[in-house]
Amino acid sequence: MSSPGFFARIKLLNPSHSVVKDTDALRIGMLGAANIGPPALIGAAKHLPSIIVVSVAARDPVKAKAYADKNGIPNTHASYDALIADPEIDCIYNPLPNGLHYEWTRKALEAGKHVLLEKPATSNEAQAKDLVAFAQSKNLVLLEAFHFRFHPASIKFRELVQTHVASGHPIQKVKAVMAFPTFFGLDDIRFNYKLAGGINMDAGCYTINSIRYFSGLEVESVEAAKPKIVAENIDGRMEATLRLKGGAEAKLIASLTNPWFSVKTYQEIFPKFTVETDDKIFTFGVFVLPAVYHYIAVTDKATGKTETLPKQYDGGFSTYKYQLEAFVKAVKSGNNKDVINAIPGWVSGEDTIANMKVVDDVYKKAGMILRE
Ligand SMILES: NC(=O)C1=CN([C@@H]2O[C@H](COP(=O)(O)OP(=O)(O)OC[C@H]3O[C@@H](n4cnc5c(N)ncnc54)[C@H](OP(=O)(O)O)[C@@H]3O)[C@@H](O)[C@H]2O)C=CC1
Ligand SMILES: O=C1OC[C@@H](O)[C@H](O)[C@H]1O
Repeated sequence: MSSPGFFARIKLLNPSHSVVKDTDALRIGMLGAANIGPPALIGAAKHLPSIIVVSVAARDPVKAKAYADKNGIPNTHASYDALIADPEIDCIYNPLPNGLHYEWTRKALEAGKHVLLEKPATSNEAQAKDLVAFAQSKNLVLLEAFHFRFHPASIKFRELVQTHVASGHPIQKVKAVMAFPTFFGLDDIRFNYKLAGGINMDAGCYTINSIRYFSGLEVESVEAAKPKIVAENIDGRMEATLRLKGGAEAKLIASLTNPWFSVKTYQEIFPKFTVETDDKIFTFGVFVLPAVYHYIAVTDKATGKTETLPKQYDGGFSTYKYQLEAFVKAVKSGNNKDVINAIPGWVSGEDTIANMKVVDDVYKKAGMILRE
């Protein structure tokens, strides 16, 4: 398949035209006129014949209508409740602020809808356990949107690391960095404690998930956690050290408050993931947004030589397109575990719970209160 260039890949995030839809395409509705909706759902669905974004609900119906018109969504609902209750809708996309993930996902599951749920799944581990068990009891698909995992570059990187580990080179160190300058004001949902904000929830949940996913190792304990407090109970930057099962050390840096005028800010500006064994260092540059740009490199520690792998853009599609494709496959399978377990990158319920546990443990170690 051809590999489109940078601008073509950006265009593919939300193409102007949609493919022709299947007659039995899934019908999905959106809770909230969210900023992330166009790339994460609306644009992704335009590539897929098997799913149609049929409606959006917002707290203000006028806002919902304007969002629907702008994004080519045929219907709106007057409230989140009305959207969830609509029998013509099969699944729900929940991109509400973190603190509303649990409540509205539970309501959607109660109504028998499958849910694609934005990260982090819930405010804390206890809520995640309840939600996952509830989805399982209803035989419904619940997918936490760790979109980066579904991209061919992520799949390749994980395979590369795991193959090397399996050949007798256990992981010694891991590091995940997702540290941006101050893109959002302190009035953003990301810094609102009542909405379960905090950087450990936002970029932090990605770093934790990537550590667990690429290493294939669960977290034994959180050894240290250093927050930069930017508002009451709100971390704007978090650095943490984790001990993984088997003894490897993992470090994470998550930030959305790096100063614009600082060299360090630009050293950290591209998300970066590294894995070190006795003999090699594996690097995955821009691991969170590999469709925009990425690089995968392997350095031999003895010789210092670095080999860079060919780019893995495939058709140039976004992480969100691959994620939505996986979600549709899971729903269409009737939540069949054999089908789901064979989907590369799939985020299982157990995975979601384990991730929220580490998020909680980082807050505890940092001496901060959990999100509610
Ligand atoms: N997968 C990814 O790449 C990304 C994921 N995210 C995740 O998606 C979620 C939403 O992020 P983003 O789109 O940036 O958020 P927005 O600021 O766009 O907010 C999303 C929606 O939340 C609704 N909302 C409901 N109650 C409140 C409230 N009390 N205060 C503010 N908003 C409220 C609004 O809905 P209404 O329209 O009804 O008013 C708004 O449209 C987060 O969980 C975030 O972590 C965010 C960015 C990237
Ligand atoms: O992908 C992302 O990057 C920036 C974050 O603030 C956002 O919530 C996250 O999902």
